[in-house]
Amino acid sequence: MKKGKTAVLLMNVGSPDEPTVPAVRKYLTEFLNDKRVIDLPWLLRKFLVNGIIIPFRVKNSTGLYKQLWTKKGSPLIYYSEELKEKLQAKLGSLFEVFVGMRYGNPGYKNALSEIKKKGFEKIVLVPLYPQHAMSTTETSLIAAEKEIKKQGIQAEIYEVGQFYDNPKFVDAFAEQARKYNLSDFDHIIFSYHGLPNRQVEKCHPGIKVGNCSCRNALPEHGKFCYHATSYETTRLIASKLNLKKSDYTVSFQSRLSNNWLTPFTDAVLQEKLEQGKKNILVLAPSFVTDCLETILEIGVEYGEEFKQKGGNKVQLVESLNTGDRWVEILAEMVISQLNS
Ligand SMILES: C=CC1=C(C)c2cc3[nH]c(cc4nc(cc5[nH]c(cc1n2)c(C)c5CCC(=O)O)C(CCC(=O)O)=C4C)c(C)c3C=C
Ligand SMILES: [Fe+2]
Ligand SMILES: [Fe+2]
Repeated sequence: MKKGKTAVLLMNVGSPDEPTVPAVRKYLTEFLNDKRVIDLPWLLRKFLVNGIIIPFRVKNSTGLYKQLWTKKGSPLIYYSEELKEKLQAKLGSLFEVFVGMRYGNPGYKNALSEIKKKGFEKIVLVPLYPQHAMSTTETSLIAAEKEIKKQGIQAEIYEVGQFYDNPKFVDAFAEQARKYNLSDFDHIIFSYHGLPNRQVEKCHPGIKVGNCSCRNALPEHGKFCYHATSYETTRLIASKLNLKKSDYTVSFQSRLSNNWLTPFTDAVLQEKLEQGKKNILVLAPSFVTDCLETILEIGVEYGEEFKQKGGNKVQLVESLNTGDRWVEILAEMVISQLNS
C-alpha cells in the first residue's frame, strides 16, 4: 500500500478505438446497452439498440468519427490524457491521476486494476460532467463503485459530483466566451447535450417536460434535474457575461429521437436565421472537453447548414479542455472532496 497516496480517476464518455465500422459498433453497443443511457426494460432495450439504433446509426457515426479523427486520435481521448498529465503536475507526488472512460478505451475497469495493483489509501472518482444525469455522473459513479467492489479494492472512496454551479467553473466558461468580441454576434446559443424527455420526467414525476418550471428558476426538485441545471448553468454564465435574456437561447443537441428535450439547437439556429441573425456564438457547457458533439456537430454540421441557408457564421466557443484554469479547478475539487 502506498501510504498516504491518493488515486484520482478522471471519467468521461469515451470514444471508439478507431473510426471504423467494427470499432464504432463495439463502442455504441457498450454505450447504448447501458441501462442508465437507454432506460428501457431489458428486452425492449436490446431490441431497440441492437436491432434498430446501431444498425441504422453505425455507418453514419463512423463517417462522423472519420471526419473528427486526427493524427493524435479522438480529441476527447487525447485532451483527457493531456489533462491527466497537467493535473498530475498540479497535484504533485502525493497523488496519481488516471483516465478511465465509461465506454471504450482507456477504460475505467483497466484504470481500477492499475489502481489496485499499485495500492492506494484513497480513490477520488471524478466524472467530468458539469450537470448530473443518470447517463452522466450517475452511470460513471455506479459503474466505478461496482468495479471497485468486484476487484476487492480496499480504499476510501471519494466522489466529485456535478459542478455546474461552482463559481470558478462558471467563470472559466465565461472567460472562454470572452475570447470573442460578443458584440460581433447577433445572438448567443447555449447548446446542451440532449436527453430523452422520459429521463427528465423521472426528476419531476407526473409533470411533463412541456409543463415543468425547470426553465425559469432552479425548482425544489431541481438540484439533480439535468433540464433545470442546464438552464441554471446558462443563467450563471449569462450573468457573468452581462447578457440580457433576449441576447441568448438555451437549446439541446444530439437527439436520438424527437421525444428529447427541446428546443433543438438546429431548430433555434433556423429560427434565428429567419429573424435575420446571421452571426451566432455557441457555448456548450455540458461538455468540459471538445469532442464529436462540439467540434463536428456544432462547429461543422450546424455551421455548414447555417451558411448554406444564408447565415454568416456559427462560432463554437472552445471548451475548457486542458486550460490552466480548468486544471486548477479540478485540483481544488479533488482536494476539497478529500477534506469534506
Ligand atoms: C453532457 C454529456 C452527455 C449526455 C447527457 C449524454 C447523453 C446521451 N448520449 C447518448 C448517445 C450518444 N452520445 C454520443 C456521443 C457523446 N455523448 C457525450 C456526452 C453526453 N451524452 C459525448 C462527450 C460524446 C462524444 C464522444 C466522442 O467520442 O467524442 C454518441 C456517439 C456519437 C454518435 O453516434 O452520435 C451517442 C450514440 C444518449 C442516448 C444519451 C442519453 C440518453
Ligand atoms: Fe451522448
Ligand atoms: Fe423539467
